[in-house]
Amino acid sequence: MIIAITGTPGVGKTTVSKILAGRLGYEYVSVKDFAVERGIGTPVGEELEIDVDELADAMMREFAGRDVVIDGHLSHYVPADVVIVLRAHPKLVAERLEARGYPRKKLAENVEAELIDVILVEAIEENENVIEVDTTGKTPKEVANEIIRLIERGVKKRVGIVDWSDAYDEVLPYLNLSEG
Ligand SMILES: Nc1ncnc2c1ncn2[C@@H]1O[C@H](COP(=O)(O)OP(=O)(O)OP(=O)(O)O)[C@@H](O)[C@H]1O
Repeated sequence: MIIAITGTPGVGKTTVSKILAGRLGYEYVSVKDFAVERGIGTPVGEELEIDVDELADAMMREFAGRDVVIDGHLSHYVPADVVIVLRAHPKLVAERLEARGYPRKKLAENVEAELIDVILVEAIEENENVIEVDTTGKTPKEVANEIIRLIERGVKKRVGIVDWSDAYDEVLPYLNLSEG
């Protein structure tokens, strides 16, 4: 089974994916490492611009029929058996990205993306089987356990479980509104 773990940077994909892979005995794959190793993607500044179709093809050639957890904010472009969209309160995302020293503009873009469900919408457009999991106030282990329970119960789709519209005022200082 291929499980894709996606979400805004800072929601905890890597932490949860590694725990999940360990618990299930699945291989762990990072989209970024995979793309770098296979020469998929073009460096643009400090970022790697990845062609998502090329990524999906290469990943399916390599992982079809295998048990793998694919970690990355582009993993929902891979035709996985299930896509898990991790969510976290936008303030948490802001604090984590700030602690990582993200530049102001990049921080604002990602906080806004979490606020308005960008990755969730993309994932739903790409895959029938999308499960949203709110990580807010939970430990990474609890999140991994929740994912395992949902998969074991045969849940295929669960979306619309968070609404960050009330968080808008709280994260306003992080947003780049003046540059719009
Ligand atoms: N419930 C939780 N689930 C996941 N991570 C959590 C949780 N609570 C706290 N954290 C912490 O949040 C941080 C998330 O970092 P992580 O690198 O896993 O995020 P990411 O989504 O993979 O980011 P990126 O896309 O930039 O790689 C870690 O320091 C982790 O310990």
